Order: sequence, then structure tokens, then C-alpha cells
Amino acid sequence: MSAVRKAGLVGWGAIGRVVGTALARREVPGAELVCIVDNRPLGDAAPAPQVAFEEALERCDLIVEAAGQGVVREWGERVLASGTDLLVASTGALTDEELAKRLLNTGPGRVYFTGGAVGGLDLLQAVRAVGPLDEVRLTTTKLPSTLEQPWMDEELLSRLRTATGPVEVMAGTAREIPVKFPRSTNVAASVALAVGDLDAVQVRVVADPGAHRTRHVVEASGPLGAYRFEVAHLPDPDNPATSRVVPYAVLRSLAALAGRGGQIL
Ligand SMILES: NC(=O)C1=CN([C@@H]2O[C@H](COP(=O)(O)OP(=O)(O)OC[C@H]3O[C@@H](n4cnc5c(N)ncnc54)[C@H](OP(=O)(O)O)[C@@H]3O)[C@@H](O)[C@H]2O)C=CC1
Ligand SMILES: O=C([O-])CC(=O)C(=O)O
Repeated sequence: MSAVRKAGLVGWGAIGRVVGTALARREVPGAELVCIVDNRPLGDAAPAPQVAFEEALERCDLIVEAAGQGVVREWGERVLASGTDLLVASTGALTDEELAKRLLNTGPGRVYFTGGAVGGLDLLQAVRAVGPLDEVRLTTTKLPSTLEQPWMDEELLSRLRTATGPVEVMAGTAREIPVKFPRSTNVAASVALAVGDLDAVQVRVVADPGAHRTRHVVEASGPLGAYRFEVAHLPDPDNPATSRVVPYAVLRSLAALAGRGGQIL
């Protein structure tokens, strides 16, 4: 592995632009931006060459996925088999346990995920080593428009569009929810990765026209106590499904992977 991590960024959107700009400015010690992969032609605005995914694998030793669950499904194993590490933002892809297993067993590259929009995962992961968490709940509250999905029927869409207060859109486990809302509930999968059990995490997705901040509340109890983590994020103005904090969580994960944080992580 080179002393400086050669990072390739997949996705030049709400997350990718902030991450890519910071990397290009060398704001993450120990990591540099080598190339960008995106569906759309990026033109001169991009701070690194736009390349095809195959070429990114040749140029990089770390791929940062900030594009969507489909990229993890389609490319995950190829990234790792090529010897390149993979940092995943679209953790919802890992609710496919067969895929998650294959990614764990493929190498020599390694797979990592970022905590993204949700906090407290380190503590949940620590407690899980003592014994299973018996109750884990996540309540995600977002602007209704960010939760509309192609599979929704007219009645549900109309409930979302005419809501004047909080409306429960769906309840289910972390196995079910991130697949149904692929761009807006990856946090459920992230909590499940920390807890180590997709079915143990009960998720409520709430649409609220008053949710000018996106809220994620994680509640859990286990052998050593009870936990509650609540965040209220400003949404990205261009893509309100994504909280503005997420690229900074990706950058934090990158700094840890690059191992030269300039801070004690
Ligand atoms: N872990 C967490 O807490 C969070 C995770 N996420 C995940 O991160 C993803 C990205 O978020 P965000 O930046 O807000 O999304 P955006 O839609 O703003 O940007 C995604 C970019 O990636 C591109 N893209 C999508 N698929 C591909 C592909 N197969 N190959 C190349 N480029 C592709 C998109 O192009 P196009 O639009 O043309 O498809 C778009 O330019 C989300 O879809 C979600 O899965 C998001 C928020 C929080
Ligand atoms: O950014 C957020 O608040 C959460 C999100 O979109 C996701 O988990 O996919």
C-alpha cells in the first residue's frame, strides 16, 4: 500500500462534491483524490480526471462510494478482488446478507462503512461484544418529498403530499426498510451493522412537512444499560434526502483509513 492513499470517488453528488473538493485540497492528510467516476459528464468543474470504473480500479487503492446502493452491488466484489479497499456510504446494499458475506470474504481489498448521518455506532458495537442488544429502535423523520418512492400507490403518495403533520410511512426491520427507501434510510442498515443483526433493529420512517431538520433517533438497551442518540441535521439544499453532515462523516472515515489524521481518532 502506498504511503498516501490514492482515492477514487464514485458519485459526484451532494456527498461526493464535498468529499472530492476536500480531498483535492489535500484536507485529509495521507489521502489524495486520483479520479472520479460518475454517470454524468462532469466537465472542467471536477478537480480530478473523470474515468470509467475499470480505470479507477487501476489508479486507486481506495474507492469511496458516494453514489448509491447499486454501485456496491455491482462493483463491490470487483473492487475488493482488485486489491482496492472500499469505503461504503450506501450501507443499505449490505442488507443483502449474501452480498455482505461475499464482500467480507473477497480480498485482498477490505470493505469499510461510514457512520454517515447517524451517531453512537461505536458504543453500540462495543456493547454488542458483551451480549446482544435486546431492543433497538430507529425513528427517522424527513421531509415528505424525500421519502416518495416509485413503488408507492396513489393513496400513500397523496397522504405524503397532503400531510400537515408527522405521518408514519412505513415500519419494519433494518432488513426491509433501506431497500424500500434506498436513498434515504441507509442509516437503518448502518445501525444494524453496528448491532450485528438486521432483524433486531425496528425502524419507523416518518414524513413530516415541518421536518426542516432530518431527525434520526436511535434507542437501544442491552446488558450494560440503555442508550439514546438523537440527531437533527440540516438537509443538503440540492438533495434534501441527504443530510449536510454526511460528507464530513465520510471524510472522518477516510482520515481514519488514511491513518494520518493529525488528530487522535
Ligand atoms: N450512510 C448514510 O448516512 C447516507 C448514505 N447515503 C447514500 O449515499 C448515496 C449518495 O448520496 P448523495 O450524494 O446525496 O446522492 P446524489 O444523488 O446527490 O449523488 C449521487 C451521484 O452518484 C451518481 N451515480 C449513481 N449511480 C452511479 C453509478 N452506477 N455510476 C456512476 N455514478 C453514479 C449519480 O448520478 P445520477 O444522478 O445520474 O444517477 C449522482 O451524480 C445515496 O444514494 C445513499 O445511498 C446518503 C445519505 C446518508
Ligand atoms: O442523510 C440522512 O440523513 C440519511 C440518509 O439519507 C440515508 O440514510 O440514506
